[in-house]
Amino acid sequence: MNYYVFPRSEWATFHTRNFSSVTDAELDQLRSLNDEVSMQDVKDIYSPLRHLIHVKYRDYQTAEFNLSAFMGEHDYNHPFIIGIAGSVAVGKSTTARLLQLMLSRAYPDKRVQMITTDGFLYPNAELEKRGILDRKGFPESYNMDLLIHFLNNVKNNTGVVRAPKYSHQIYDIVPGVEEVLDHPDILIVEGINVLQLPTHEPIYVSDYFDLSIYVDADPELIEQWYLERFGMLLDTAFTDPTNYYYQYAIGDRKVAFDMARDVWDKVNLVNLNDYILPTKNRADVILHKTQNHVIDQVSLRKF
Ligand SMILES: Nc1ncnc2c1ncn2[C@@H]1O[C@H](COP(=O)(O)OP(=O)(O)O)[C@@H](O)[C@H]1O
Ligand SMILES: CC(C)(COP(=O)(O)O)[C@@H](O)C(=O)NCCC(=O)O
Repeated sequence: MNYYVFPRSEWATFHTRNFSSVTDAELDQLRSLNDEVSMQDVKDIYSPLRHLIHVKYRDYQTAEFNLSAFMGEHDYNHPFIIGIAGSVAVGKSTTARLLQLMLSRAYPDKRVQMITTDGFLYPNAELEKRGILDRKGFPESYNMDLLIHFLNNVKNNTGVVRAPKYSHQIYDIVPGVEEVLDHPDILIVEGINVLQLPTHEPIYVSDYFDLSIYVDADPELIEQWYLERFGMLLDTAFTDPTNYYYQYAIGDRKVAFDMARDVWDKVNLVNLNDYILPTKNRADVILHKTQNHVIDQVSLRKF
């Protein structure tokens, strides 16, 4: 009820009016840096989305300036934060990387950085201690308090901010490695939990967002993408005994895929239905994907 819903053909016309389209040279560069995404999607979907972000970013800067003037202060430089939510394996990080690239191109003098909330998962040892190793990705598997404090520090622009780093290869937090954010002007925060309501904390993660995007698709398609990504993980894992999937990679492929299907059914699909999908209608923009990740519809929140 509270969304404008645009078919792809209509959404695709929205950038041409007052913002230049991506050039062929720019497309070539994007293609080499993010070859998963179809260039037709860049033209039809992501260009208008970049334009929308431009409009929102401009409004945000004006509002920040006006509020500072009201308080008689000069410090109005807080980063603009974009949240990207959706299922495991729906393509959040691919979308986030593409937007980071496009926004860096649009604003060469701005720092556009990106972070994934995977880094705020408790390490496996802690999940095991809590008896929730099979609940990785569910709300209780994240250190939400740390995530909120992290966002608060970034938003207040207090200095260099650090976050733990997660690796799909070792299936755990990487010991001793940190993500470093250094005064971003625009920050993209990507993760399955970014639009969830808190269980204990008085503040939502989304309180820090100036724009939120939900990547949506039929769960059967997402399962297919999850299994394709799993196949790619296996292909790289068999040369690396430290890889979490090494034993699966050197073993029978059917056994490995049966295991992955089981994890999808019992963990990621349950998480999608119970905790991720219910957050869809809190997003400002919903990108709906069909076969081969093609976006067929974009919804824009009215109010
Ligand atoms: N636009 C796209 N076109 C083609 N493949 C994509 C696209 N977006 C994501 N993928 C593929 O789908 C899988 C899941 O994407 P990923 O970005 O890792 O998802 P998430 O961050 O939501 O878990 C990956 O194998 C990725 O290469
Ligand atoms: C680390 C994750 C919770 C987050 O997923 P992402 O959005 O990065 O794909 C997920 O990839 C995961 O590990 N889920 C637990 C079940 C599993 O797929 O092994």
